[in-house]
Parts: sequence; structure tokens; C-alpha cells
Amino acid sequence: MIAYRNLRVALLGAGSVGAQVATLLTEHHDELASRVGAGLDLIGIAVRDVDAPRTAPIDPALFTTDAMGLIESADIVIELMGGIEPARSYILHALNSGADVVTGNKALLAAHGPELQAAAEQVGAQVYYEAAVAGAIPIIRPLRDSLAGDRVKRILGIVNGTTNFILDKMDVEGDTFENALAVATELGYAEADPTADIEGYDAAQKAAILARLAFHTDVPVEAVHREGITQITAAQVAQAQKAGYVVKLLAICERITDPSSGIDGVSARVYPALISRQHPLAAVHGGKNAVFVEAEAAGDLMFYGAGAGGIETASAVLGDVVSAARRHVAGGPGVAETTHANLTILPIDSVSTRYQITLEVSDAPGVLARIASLFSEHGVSVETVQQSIASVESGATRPDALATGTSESSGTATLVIVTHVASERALSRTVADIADQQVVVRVESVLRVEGA
Ligand SMILES: NC(=O)C1=CN([C@@H]2O[C@H](COP(=O)(O)OP(=O)(O)OC[C@H]3O[C@@H](n4cnc5c(N)ncnc54)[C@H](OP(=O)(O)O)[C@@H]3O)[C@@H](O)[C@H]2O)C=CC1
Ligand SMILES: N[C@@H](CC=O)C(=O)O
Repeated sequence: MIAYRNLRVALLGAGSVGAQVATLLTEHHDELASRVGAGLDLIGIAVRDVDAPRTAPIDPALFTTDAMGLIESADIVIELMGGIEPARSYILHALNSGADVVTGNKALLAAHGPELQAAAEQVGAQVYYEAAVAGAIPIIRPLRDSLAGDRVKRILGIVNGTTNFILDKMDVEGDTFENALAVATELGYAEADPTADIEGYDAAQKAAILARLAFHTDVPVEAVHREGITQITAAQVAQAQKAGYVVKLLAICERITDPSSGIDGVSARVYPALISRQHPLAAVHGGKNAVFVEAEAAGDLMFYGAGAGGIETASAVLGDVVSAARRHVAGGPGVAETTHANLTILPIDSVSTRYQITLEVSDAPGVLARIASLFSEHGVSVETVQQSIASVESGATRPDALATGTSESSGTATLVIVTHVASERALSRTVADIADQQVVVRVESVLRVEGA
């Protein structure tokens, strides 16, 4: 039975996601009303161009360019415009007018999340943002509520569909980066300008949001270490495959405490890394997303699904709208997000992980011993070494000549070295020293190995 007055919902934006939200709000009106205990009336949609064609049938009378006027009459404001301004000003205006806000705007939250949360707290309102990380996948609520009594140790996330699509295509079909990116763009996965995807900016924004929630500490997006996937080659992906790994762009949020070195804080970082093909994240194919959470009491949890798409993301938005509406009906203040832990945000060289280093070296006696001694000098322990020798005459490769001490070849050899866990600082010093050796033709790649 519906006893509460109908709630007034304003929508800002009717693009890929907004148009689907408008449709679901209208089509599911009665069902939503029975779940909330009040009707949810869409009172208007602010856009730039009221006459632009839409991807879903929407009553034209709902469109307006007067966003501020619309906001002032709403109980709940859904912001799906994207970008920083005017989205930030509209959200602040909505909160100050007494409305709850639902948004999927990761760029805004990563840049101004604390400001928006403080504004909401001050007026007893709430900002909901389930759609901002990994689209349809419920991950914000699990981190904020379900795991609130636990301690998160680490999060490994595939949170950008475009880069996962590209790397997966390179892995499964042996495609090149350039071709895979062209297909991702054609299929609408990548943004018109895919820089935010392939250079890791989009994933870094999501990492900042996840780290803040997981570790109750504000994490500025500028403090997230970021590397994209533009340097990843088909050869690296093939070599990873041979060694039992797959390359993924990972967003990693980690609580690091090491009393021996005095390191104590939070690391948030995005880079392409190798993960074992046995790891659950290795099975995340195409444009899908997944977030793997390691918690102290709960153990390992994985959240998987569509990280983007109009209708899929609209599902997460509608879930937030229902939560906001229920709060209006039940009354009471919003749930304050605690960021009072104030942990130190650690730089990348405080991180320790495993590494795979690929070198082209002279095929001569003593080379392997020299390289091994450099690892040892820097306290980096080697787990495995694989080698193949490129014959000068034929260009063909034969394995293991260095191991047998053969001295007949004057060509080069490829060494693939995987380390045990080492600090980023020790590893980078080791690699710098290796690169200086005369017997080293080039350092082909250094990739982190994650997920152990
Ligand atoms: N697309 C996706 O798969 C996902 C998107 N998100 C996030 O959701 C949000 C919306 O994304 P998406 O739907 O793809 O965006 P679109 O670019 O498709 O749509 C943006 C909409 O906002 C309107 N708009 C933009 N600027 C203004 C303005 N200044 N005043 C009024 N209206 C404005 C546009 O109006 P007009 O149509 O008239 O130009 C358009 O309707 C973004 O924050 C995005 O990061 C999150 C997860 C996944
Ligand atoms: N461009 C993003 C869209 C969702 O956030 C992606 O590829 O994941």
C-alpha cells in the first residue's frame, strides 16, 4: 500500500545512460512505487538540445534547458551529464535545495568526491554513485555497507571495458594493439577520444573512488599511479601466454604495512600487469569488468559483469534511485561516509610485487651469471629464468644454450626473468644497472606480476 506522497525525480542528461533511465522510470513506475512505498514521478529532463534525437522514446514535454529550475522542484536529482562543470554546480545546488543526488560521474567524484560528500553531510542528504565504478556491477554498496565490519586488504579491478576488450583480443586472436583499438572504437566500447581508456585515466578515477571507500581515506586522483596499455605489444602478450600469464590493465588499491621499512598507508595504482591464467580475473573476457576484493575476514570475493552500456548502467542508477526514495519515505539522515582514517597515500616505490623482465643480451659465456649477480646485489630474488638464443645465421631460436655454457654463438639471447616479491625501488635500481651492462643489448620490457 502506498501511503507516502509521490516523489519528484529530476534527470540531468538523456544520453546513453540517461535515456535508458528515463524509460525505466516510466515503464517500471508501478513496480518501483510498490518497492519504495511512494510513486517516483519523472518531472523533467535537462539537456543541452531539447530537439536532439534520443536513443529511447521519451515524452518531448519532459525536456528543458533550465537545469537549475528543474533541480529546485525535485526530491531526487539524477546527474548523468558527465564532466566536471556544470555537473558539480548542479549537484551542489541540488543538495543545498534538500534533494538527494544519484550520479554515475566518475570524473567528478574522483576530482571532487570529498567536497560533494561534505556538502551532503552538512544538509543531511546523500550522494549515491553505484554506476560510477564498473557500470552495472554492485561494488560501491558492498564496499561501503556489506564490508563495513571487515578490513579490506587489497582490491584488484578490471574496471575499464575498452582496455580489457583490446588486451583480450590481442590474447585470444593474436591481434595487434592498433587493430584491437580500431574494433573497440567501431563497437562503441571506446570513447570518441580513447585516451582516457588506453592511457588509464578512466581506471585511475575508478581506483581513487574504490580506494577511498575501501580504506576510509580520501585518495586524490592525482595520487593514483597510472600507466596505460599503449606500450603493450603482440609479442609481450604472446610471451605472457607461453609463460601461463595474461596481460590485464589492473586498478589496484592496497593497504600496505611493513614495520621493517616503516611503510604504512594506502597504494592506489593502475598499470598493465601479468596475472596467472588460473586467477579468476584471467577469465574476464571482452569488454566485461570485474572487481576482486581480498578482505581480512570475508576472504576473496569477486564481482563480475557489464562495466558499461546504457541499459546496464541504468540498472545501477535505478538501484540508487530506489535507495534514495526509500530514505525519503523512511526519513532520517543520510549514511555518512567515513574517511577519517586519514592514511598516508603511498608513492609507487613503496609497492612490492613480482616482476617479469625481458632482456636481449649477448649470447656469450658468463652473461647469465653477471645478470644474476646484479639481482642479488640489489636483494631481488629470482624465481625463474627462461632463455632462447637467436642464431646469427638463420634468425631461428633454440632454447637453453646459455644454461649449457655453449660459447659457439656470437648472436643474442632473450632472457625472461621472473622475480619473487621485491620492492619497486630495488627492482628499478636493478633494471637501471642491467641496462648499463655492455652485454645487454636492450631491456625489452618490465611487467609486474600481480594476483599471487
Ligand atoms: N555510457 C556508459 O556506459 C557509462 C557512463 N557512465 C557515466 O554516466 C554519465 C553519463 O554518460 P553517458 O550517458 O554515456 O553520456 P552522454 O554523453 O551519452 O550523454 C550526456 C547527456 O548529458 C547532456 N548534457 C551534457 N552537458 C550538459 C549541460 N551542460 N547541460 C545540460 N545537459 C547536458 C547531454 O545533452 P544533449 O543530449 O542535449 O547533448 C546528453 O543528453 C557520465 O558521467 C559517464 O561517465 C558511467 C558508467 C558507464
Ligand atoms: N569507457 C569506459 C566506459 C565505462 O566507464 C570503459 O571502457 O569502461
